[in-house]
Amino acid sequence: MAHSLATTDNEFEGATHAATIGVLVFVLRYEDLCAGDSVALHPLTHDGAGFEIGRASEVRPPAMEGKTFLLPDRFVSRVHARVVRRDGKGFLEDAGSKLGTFVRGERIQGPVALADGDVVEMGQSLFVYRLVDEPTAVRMMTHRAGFAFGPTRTLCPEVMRLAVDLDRLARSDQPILLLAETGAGKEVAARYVHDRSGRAGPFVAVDCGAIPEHLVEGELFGHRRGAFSGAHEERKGRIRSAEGGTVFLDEIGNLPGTAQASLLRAIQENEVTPVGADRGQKVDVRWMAATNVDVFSEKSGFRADLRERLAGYVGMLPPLRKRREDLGVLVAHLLARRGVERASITRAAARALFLGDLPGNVREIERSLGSACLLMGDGPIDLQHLSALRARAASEKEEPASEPPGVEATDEVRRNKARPPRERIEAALFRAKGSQVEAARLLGVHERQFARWMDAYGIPRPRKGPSGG
Ligand SMILES: Nc1ncnc2c1ncn2[C@@H]1O[C@H](COP(=O)(O)OP(=O)(O)OP(=O)(O)O)[C@@H](O)[C@H]1O
Repeated sequence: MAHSLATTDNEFEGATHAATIGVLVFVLRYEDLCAGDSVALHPLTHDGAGFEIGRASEVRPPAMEGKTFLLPDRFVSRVHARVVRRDGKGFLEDAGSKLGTFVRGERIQGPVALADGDVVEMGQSLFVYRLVDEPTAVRMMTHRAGFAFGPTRTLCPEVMRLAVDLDRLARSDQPILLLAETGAGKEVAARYVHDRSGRAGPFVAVDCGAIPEHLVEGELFGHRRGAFSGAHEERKGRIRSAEGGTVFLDEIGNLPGTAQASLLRAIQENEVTPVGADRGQKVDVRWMAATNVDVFSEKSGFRADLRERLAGYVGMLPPLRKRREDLGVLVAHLLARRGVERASITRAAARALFLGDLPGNVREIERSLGSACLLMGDGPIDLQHLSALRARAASEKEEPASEPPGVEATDEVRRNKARPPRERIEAALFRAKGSQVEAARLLGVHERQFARWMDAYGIPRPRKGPSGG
């Protein structure tokens, strides 16, 4: 299989391939969030394929040299870990490093089989392991530093696939429906299509969920002068404002039923009838829509005929928690957009920010970094600078949490307050997204006891704030 990894994109089109090739992606270093130097490492194409990861002797961009991926991370040992494929599976093994190798938040002892989406930490560096099929591995190798997508790049196989599809569809007039959670980048994807569409008209985004129900039709289709009291001027409406361009109907799943019927007519006829008018007016627009509501379920109350009209192509943008390999380029991009040229983050804050569920997706990272950059001063971003995460952790604490495997309080810990191994403490902190209070609760001990253990192992303590973590 190694030999068939060609460097063209289309070689394997149409064939079906099992996702069996492991690709470890270097995502970011906590010490330099602005670097944006994420890169996909050698794919594990066949048994015996593998490489080492170690510290670069001088400061320079991370790069593969021979069979070693060299990182400018002073917390990484000269030879830190090895990745190898055996019996069709990717294994990670610590090579006797000083500070250890962590998979899913736990320090590994022997070789560990990696699973799709696994987060790996070494020193102050973060990696993500992805399992892909052969064409995708080819694509990732062709675009090791990421595939151009919107204002940044993507190293996520699913987003690369989406970007390729959108590229191909861009010049057609096929309607496109994007499904994604809030803040995942639906508008970014819609603009990506518009920018490649060759359409000279504008890109007009309408947040269908934000318009009061009684105003929706006027907002979309416009109105005639005198159509209702207060309509002193004729109004074009958003759809006609996009003439020659693209209408992007965001949060379409929240469009009220009456407006759904009018919109269906507009899409079918390419014609809109302003409120108060007796005749429709032709429009030339590209229709795009997005939703985080499952409009394919009957329960959503969304009209099936409208859905069919909009769904010329249905694209899914994965939530950020399923594409953490993109965190490096996204973070660098978001910081550059704010004019930040240097930023670092403590390990506890990085774990809290990057390894949680990220329900607000890219927007959540954007907001958190935005305020953290104003608060951090000259030091690294620390837990105390991540106010939204702290607030959420505090509210989640109210609800009973299920105990994670390997972290739960053992009787021994509870009775004797015996100091658990370092990796257990770190795993608890990881599960608790960096909150000391929550990690202590997971281990069933008082926060002060937990803090003493952290000190004993030299684990840096976040400064205290309202959530105690
Ligand atoms: N691939 C990306 N590259 C750069 N920035 C991105 C990317 N994806 C999202 N963002 C940024 O994250 C923020 C949220 O993105 P966007 O508005 O596209 O999300 P959305 O899914 O449309 O959100 P909502 O559900 O709230 O409408 C924006 O500031 C956007 O610039």
